[in-house]
Order: sequence, then C-alpha cells, then structure tokens
Amino acid sequence: MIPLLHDFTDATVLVFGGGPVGARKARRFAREARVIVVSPAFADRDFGGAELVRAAPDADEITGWLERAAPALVVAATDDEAINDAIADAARERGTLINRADRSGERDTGSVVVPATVRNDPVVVSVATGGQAPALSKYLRQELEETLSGAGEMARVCAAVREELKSRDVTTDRRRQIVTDVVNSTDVWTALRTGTSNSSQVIEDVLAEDLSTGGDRS
Ligand SMILES: C[C@@]1(CC(=O)O)c2cc3[nH]c(cc4nc(cc5[nH]c(cc(n2)[C@H]1CCC(=O)O)[C@@](C)(CC(=O)O)[C@@H]5CCC(=O)O)C(CC(=O)O)=C4CCC(=O)O)c(CCC(=O)O)c3CC(=O)O
Ligand SMILES: NC(=O)C1=CN([C@@H]2O[C@H](COP(=O)(O)OP(=O)(O)OC[C@H]3O[C@@H](n4cnc5c(N)ncnc54)[C@H](O)[C@@H]3O)[C@@H](O)[C@H]2O)C=CC1
Repeated sequence: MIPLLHDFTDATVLVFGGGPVGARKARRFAREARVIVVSPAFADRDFGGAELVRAAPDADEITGWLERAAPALVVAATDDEAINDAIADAARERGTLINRADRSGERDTGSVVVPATVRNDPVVVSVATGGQAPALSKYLRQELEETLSGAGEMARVCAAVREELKSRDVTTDRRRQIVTDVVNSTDVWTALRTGTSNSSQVIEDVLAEDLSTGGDRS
C-alpha cells in the first residue's frame, strides 16, 4: 500500500457502526469532512460533531444509504461481518473508497487503511504496520509526538524565509542552502521548542544574517 494525503474538505464520509471504533474514525474525518454515522446504538463517546442517524440497515439496504449520502469514503465499523461485507461490496460497486475496520492483510481495489497520525500543523506524520500491529502504530505515534514538537513552527519559518529570499537577489543554490541550514540548526529547534524565540524573531534573525553576509555564501 502507498500512503497518500487525501483532502476531504466538502466531502461526505459515511460511517456504519456507532461503537468506539466508529467514533474514533468519525472524529478523525470530522476535522475536515461532513461525517454521518449510521448505527442502531451509539457508544458514549465523542463522535467529533458527526451527524448520528439511528438505524440498523440490512445488507440489501446499504446501497440505498450510499446513494443518498454519496460519500467520498465509507467506513465499515460494525460488529456484524455480513453487514461489513455488504458495505464493502456496495462501495466497490459505486467506485467509492472503503475502509474496513475489521480486516487486515490482503485488500481489494479501493480499500484504504487509516494510519496512526501525529500532527503539528502543517506537518503530518502517519504510521501503519500493514495491519499487523495497530497497537504498534499507536505506540510509534505517541513516540513521534515529541519528535514533531516545534515542527509546525519550523515549517512556517522555512516557508517565510524561502518566500523572502525569492524576492531578494539570491541564487537558488544559496536559498536552498540557507533553508537547509535553518532546518538543521539545533539553536533554531531549541528556540522554537522552548519558546525563547518565536517564529517571526527567527525569520528576522535568519534574514538579517543573509544580508550581513552579503548573499555570497554559496
Ligand atoms: C487494518 C486496520 C484497518 C483500519 O481500521 O483502517 C486496522 C484493523 C484492526 N485493528 C484492530 C485492533 C486494534 N486497533 C487499534 C488502534 C488503531 N487501529 C488503527 C488502524 C488500523 N486498524 C488499520 C491498520 C493500521 C496499521 O497498519 O497499523 C489506528 C492506527 C487508526 C485508527 O483506527 O484511527 C488506531 C490507533 C490510533 C492511534 O491511537 O493513533 C488498537 C489499539 C487501541 O484500540 O488502543 C487495537 C487493539 C490492539 C491490537 O489488536 O493491535 C483489529 C483487531 C480487532 C479484533 O481483535 O477484533 C483489526 C482488524 C484485524 O486485524 O483483522
Ligand atoms: N480498526 C480498528 O482500529 C479496530 C477494529 N476493530 C473491529 O471493528 C469492529 C467494531 O469495533 P467496536 O466499535 O469496538 O465494536 P462495538 O461492538 O462496540 O460496535 C459495533 C457497532 O456497530 C453497530 N451495528 C451493528 N449492526 C449494525 C448495522 N446493521 N448497521 C450499522 N451499525 C450496526 C452496533 O450497534 C455498535 O454500535 C469490531 O467488531 C472489530 O472487528 C476492533 C478494534 C479496533
């Protein structure tokens, strides 16, 4: 499987199953998509503001739900394997992406996996284990949270520095070198992580340094 980032803005995600797993998937997609969760019962969990629809569709009613909701992605998170099979079949029939929460290993066309994800916006890192050890994905996600601390700020610093240097009379090679130096600078990481210097201060310092070295460091 090959990881891709998918923009779900303005799209609908249809989740079947209102247990803890359905809730987790709903929360995940609700940060971007319109999420509808269909289930006869709902766990006392946070569904991320998703629309909850109380119903227990039979296998032959699933296609109707997909036609009405026209989702970009369907999540099968019920505890009924036959229903999950019907959901996967109906999604495949429509060419809709399908995530089965009760399967790992071999996957059919159009099926997708939800990886463990850590964000420090706009930076995002996802982990998967080929379905072999979701608990390991979760563990590594927790480990990565520390590594990613300050990475969002660092991304904003790099973007601002690149933008500003593009408008100055600086060669491409030199611009790339400066940005690479910033990313590799322990001092900048420490400043951003500890808050001793904020991103605008760091940007100012880096650009002042460029001016003072006359732009001929390449
Ligand atoms: C294939 C996949 C399909 C998919 O759901 O997309 C899948 C399938 C299954 N998960 C199962 C079990 C558990 N899943 C978790 C947790 C997570 N599972 C997630 C993803 C995935 N799970 C996809 C593969 C990702 C990969 O490749 O690693 C995460 C990363 C993302 C998310 O769901 O949001 C989220 C962590 C989020 C986080 O915290 O960061 C825990 C731990 C816990 O709940 O604390 C357990 C119990 C411990 C264990 O068993 O490992 C079972 C057995 C069910 C049973 O025994 O009946 C199946 C079915 C099977 O294996 O057949
Ligand atoms: N991918 C993952 O991370 C994990 C996946 N699983 C798998 O996911 C399944 C769901 O896990 P939980 O949420 O813990 O189970 P659960 O049993 O707590 O929840 C299942 C939900 O499906 C609903 N449901 C039953 N029939 C339905 C129908 N016809 N239409 C819509 N909803 C229906 C139930 O009312 C219940 O709310 C498990 O059976 C297991 O196979 C379990 C743990 C983790």
